[in-house]
Amino acid sequence: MSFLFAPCRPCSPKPFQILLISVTWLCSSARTSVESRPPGLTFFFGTKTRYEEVNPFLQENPLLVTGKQDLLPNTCTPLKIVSVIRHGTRYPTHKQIKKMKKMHDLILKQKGIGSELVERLQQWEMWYEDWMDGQLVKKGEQDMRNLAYRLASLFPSLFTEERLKQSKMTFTTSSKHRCVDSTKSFISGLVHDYFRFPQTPESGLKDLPGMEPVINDTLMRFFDHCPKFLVEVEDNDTALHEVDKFKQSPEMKKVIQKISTLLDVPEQELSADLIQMAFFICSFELAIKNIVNSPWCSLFDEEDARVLEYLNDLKQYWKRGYGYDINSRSSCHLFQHIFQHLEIAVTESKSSQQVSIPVVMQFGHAETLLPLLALMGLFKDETPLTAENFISQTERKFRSGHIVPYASNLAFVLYRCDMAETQREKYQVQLLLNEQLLHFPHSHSSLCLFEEMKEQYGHLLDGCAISTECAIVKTNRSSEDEL
Ligand SMILES: O=P(O)(O)O[C@H]1[C@H](OP(=O)(O)O)[C@@H](OP(=O)(O)O)[C@H](O)[C@@H](O)[C@H]1OP(=O)(O)O
Repeated sequence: MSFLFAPCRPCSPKPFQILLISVTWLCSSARTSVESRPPGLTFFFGTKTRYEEVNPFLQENPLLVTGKQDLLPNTCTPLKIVSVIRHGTRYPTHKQIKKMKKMHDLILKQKGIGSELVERLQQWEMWYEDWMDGQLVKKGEQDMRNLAYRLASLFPSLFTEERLKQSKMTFTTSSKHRCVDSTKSFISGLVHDYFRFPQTPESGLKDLPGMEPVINDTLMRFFDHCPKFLVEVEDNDTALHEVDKFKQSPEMKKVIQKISTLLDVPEQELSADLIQMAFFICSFELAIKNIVNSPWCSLFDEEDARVLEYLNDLKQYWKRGYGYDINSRSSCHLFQHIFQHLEIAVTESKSSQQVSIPVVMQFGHAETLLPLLALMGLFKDETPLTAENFISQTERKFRSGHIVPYASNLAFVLYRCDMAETQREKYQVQLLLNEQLLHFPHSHSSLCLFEEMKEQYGHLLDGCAISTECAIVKTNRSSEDEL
C-alpha cells in the first residue's frame, strides 16, 4: 500500500480560526475518502507495524505467493529451509496498557466542550486489559497460518506431506505465549490449510509426530542468557541515553506542543512516552481490529509519525541493533545453529543421503531477529542513529517497521545445483526477508555459494563463543579506585 497523506487534523473551535476551520473543513471533506482508508501513518509504526505494510498485495489476497520467479532455476533443487520468524500480531504489553490508560485518563478529565477530536477520544472505549499482556491476537494466528501456506507454496518440494508425516520438520519457539501460539498456528496452517487435513477436535496435532512446538529460549531468547547484555544494556539505565535525549529534542518538543494544543492539555502533563503511546494505540487499533479511522490516528500527521518512528528505531538500534556490539554478538549461538543446520544438509547431500530435516522453523521476537540481522551486517547505516541526526537519517536503512513487522521472517534456503561447473558452486544459499530476496552485504547478491558463506562468516562460526562474548569481565581496579 502506498501510504496516503495523513488525515486532516480537526481544528479546535477558536473564534479567530473561522477561516482556518472553513479551509480545514474543505480539506477534510476533500480527504473524506482518505479517512475511509488507512491513515497515512501505517508505515511509521516501527515494530508495531502490520506485516501487510511490507507486502501490500497481501491485503487483497493473504495467500498470494509472488516470489517464485526470484528463486533459483529448476536446475537447482531446494534442499533445506531454516527460518527465524517473529510472532504474529499481538496485544500491547501490560507496560504499554498502563500508559494507554494514563493517556486516555488525561483526555477524559478534560471538562467543558472540547474539540470534536477530544470528544471522539473521550467517547473511545479503553478496551485493553492487563491480562492481554502481549498475547497473540486472532489476526496474529491468521498471520501465521497464512505465512505457513505461502512458504509451503513457495517451496513445495520441501514442504511435502510425506515429510510432514515422517516428522522431518522441526518447530522451535521462545517460551513466550505469543511465540508458542504463533508456532501452533503456523503448524495448523500447514496441516489444515495447506495439506488440508481435516480440522476436527480429535485431529489434533498430537496425531502428527514431531508437529509439536519445542521451547528453546537459549536459541530464541538468547539475550536473556547473556550476562554481559543484561548488565551492560538491559539493566543499564544509561544504555538508551540517545533515546532519552531524543525525547527532549526539538523535534519531539514540537510534537508535544502540537498534541498539547489539539487536546488542550498542558504540555507539562504530556511526555514523549505518553504521546508515543497514543501513536501506538493508533497502530494497535489498525493491526488488531483493522480500524482505519481511529481518533488516535487523527492526532498525528506524517511529520509527527516520522519523529515517533525514529524514537522507536532509536530504541531498537541501541537495545537490539548496532548500538552496542554485545547486542549482535549475543546472537552468535543462533547464527551458528542456523549455519550448522545448513552444513549438515550439505554433508548429507554430498554422501547421497536424504536431508534429515529439510524444514526448520524457529519462532521468536523482534529482539531475536534484529541482533541476528546486525550480526550479519544487514541494514547497517554508515552513521549511527543518534538523538542529533534525525534529519540526516531520513533515508536510513535501519527502519524497524520495514524489517521486523509482526510475523516478519528471515529464511536461509539451501540449494543443490547439479549443473554447477565446479564442486564449489554446487551448494548455494538464498536469503529471504519477509518473503523477498535479501542481499548479502558482502556481495550485494541474494545468492551466495555455501563455501563463500562459510568464508564470509567464518569469524562468527569460529570466533564468537557465547561463553566468552557474554562473560562479564571484572575490571582489575582496586576498590579505592572506585571511590
Ligand atoms: O514497548 P513494548 O513493551 O511493546 O516492547 C516489547 C517488545 O515490543 P517491540 O518493542 O518489539 O514492539 C517485545 O518484542 P516482541 O517482538 O515480542 O513484540 C518484547 O518481547 C517485550 O519484552 C518488550 O520489549 P522491551 O524491550 O522489554 O520494551
